[in-house]
Amino acid sequence: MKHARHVEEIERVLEGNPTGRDSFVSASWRRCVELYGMDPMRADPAHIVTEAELREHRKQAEWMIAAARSGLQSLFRQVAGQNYVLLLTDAKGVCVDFFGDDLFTEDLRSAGLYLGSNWSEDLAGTCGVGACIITQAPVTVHQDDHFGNAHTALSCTAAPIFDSLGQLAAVLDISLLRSPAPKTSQSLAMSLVTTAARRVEMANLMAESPRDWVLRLSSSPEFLDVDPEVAVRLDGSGRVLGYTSAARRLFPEGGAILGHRIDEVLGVSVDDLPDLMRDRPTEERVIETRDGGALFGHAIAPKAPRQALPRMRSGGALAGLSGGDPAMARLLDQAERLAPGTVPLLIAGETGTGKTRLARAIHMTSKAQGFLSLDCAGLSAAALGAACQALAGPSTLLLRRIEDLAPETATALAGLLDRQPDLRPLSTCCLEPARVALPRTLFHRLAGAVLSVPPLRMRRDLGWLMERHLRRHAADAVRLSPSARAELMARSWPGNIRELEQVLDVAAALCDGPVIDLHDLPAPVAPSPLAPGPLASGPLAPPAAAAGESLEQVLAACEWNMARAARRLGVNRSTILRRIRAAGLQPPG
Ligand SMILES: Nc1ncnc2c1ncn2[C@@H]1O[C@H](COP(=O)(O)OP(=O)(O)OP(=O)(O)O)[C@@H](O)[C@H]1O
Repeated sequence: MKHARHVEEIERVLEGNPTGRDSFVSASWRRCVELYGMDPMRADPAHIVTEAELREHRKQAEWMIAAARSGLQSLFRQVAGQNYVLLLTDAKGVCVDFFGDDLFTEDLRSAGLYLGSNWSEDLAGTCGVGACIITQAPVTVHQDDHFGNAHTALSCTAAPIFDSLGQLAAVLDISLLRSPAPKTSQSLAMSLVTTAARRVEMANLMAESPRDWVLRLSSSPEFLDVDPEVAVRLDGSGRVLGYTSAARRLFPEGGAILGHRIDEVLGVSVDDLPDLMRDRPTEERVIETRDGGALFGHAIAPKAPRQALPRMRSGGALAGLSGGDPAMARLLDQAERLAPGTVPLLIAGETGTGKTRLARAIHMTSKAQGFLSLDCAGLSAAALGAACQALAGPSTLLLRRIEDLAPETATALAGLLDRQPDLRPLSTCCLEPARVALPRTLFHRLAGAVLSVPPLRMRRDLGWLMERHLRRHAADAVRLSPSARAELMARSWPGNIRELEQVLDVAAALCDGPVIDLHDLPAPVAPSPLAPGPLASGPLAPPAAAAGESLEQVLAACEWNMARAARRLGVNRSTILRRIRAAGLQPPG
């Protein structure tokens, strides 16, 4: 009787008469008859794939099963004892993971609620998983919403799980063998399954993103850090590399999300992310949305990549100069091999990169006993000769800033090196070696090999350098807050390690407690582009500075990005906003 009424209702739907069913159910019934040629009277057994096929489906979905497992376990614990069964299917509808009560194994198996069952709509008819795959949205297919007679006792609530590129990856289904008649009895199941699917997407995105910024968002400050609603993975320029499906609501409907900059849809850019880290007060982490609303943000900074590095053959002075930066590791390996010989070395690099420190470490690793360090600026031929007379036996002569050597001192130096063959010159320069204006005869007496020290902005061990400096130089175990650390990691450091040390020393002196916070950091200071000296030209020069530019020019150069403009002018964001208002400036277009 019940079956006959079900078949009649299907017929009415096929004739185009509404029967009060959800529209996705009616649409699915029509497909079952018109597209798949199914008969609702037939009670076809569940479709179970072969063991070999199941192995293949599980292999394909391995990463999703791993990401979903703990979410499924905790969901199953929540519904334990209420006869629910949980299925995780792949995007084709094949059940690849399963949680059910062992007491009902046989019942569940015969109802198709088991590993390997295929719940795609074209095989199983209207069902939770199948409808979820077609609509790509959470659905409840309750009792006689099901098309086939075999399933009309079941109630299935299913939610889609998307991968971080927005593709359907899996379906999470929670089903009951027997349920109360009203469909609304499944509202709790719907809420549980959508929450679990969101958490699986979140776990998957986080696992994929150790090298990128992740911005997590929530409409409630209380849940921001523990159970956010949305997450996006961003590259260094703020472009979206991945997202959880709830992020779609931030972007224009139907438009692409991947590759778009986050500041197109939210009042936040990649430069603001340090301000949104967990150590900042939640109520300050407010972000404006496109529609004038607000969300709370939690930014998670990228972790430094791990790389296989050349191994230093010995420890000592050289090994202590790097915390795992690959370019430094290669440089130190070369330095270690060259140190014991007598080849003169020219050490090139921007100011403050550690050329002098490297030269001293090379000397300490060499066989030379005597050591003399001279600044070339203002060095006379007479002073050079007098200083070197004091050296006896194999000695290192460190000539700092060789580009500043006066021509007559250069001539005297060439003669001196000929007369004192035990002297091994180590020279430093802030210019590209090819731009150093020295007589050719002297150049080749100084530059037997060139060692190039990388600028700090190119080094990957910046975090290590910061921590080591604080450990060694700051009192009372001072440490950086995560946002202060992220802010320093994002700076360009034109003054290199020297500038870094000074910033940390100032911050350590200014901070009140044991933690250096964002507001304790001195703003970056850059020399005027007009400042004299080798830095203003030459390929080793750091990026140009902002000195002398008007607020409007700086804003234009920073594409009206407040955080970047603030950093460039050495003030905070609120100062920039205040100045913009005071000057009546408006962003273009
Ligand atoms: N590898 C390093 N680890 C830690 N600190 C370093 C390292 N290299 C340099 N420093 C520190 O950075 C500061 C600048 O280093 P150094 O004087 O060697 O730079 P430089 O390149 O010779 O600078 P300049 O060319 O301006 O004379 C010093 O205080 C030094 O102790």
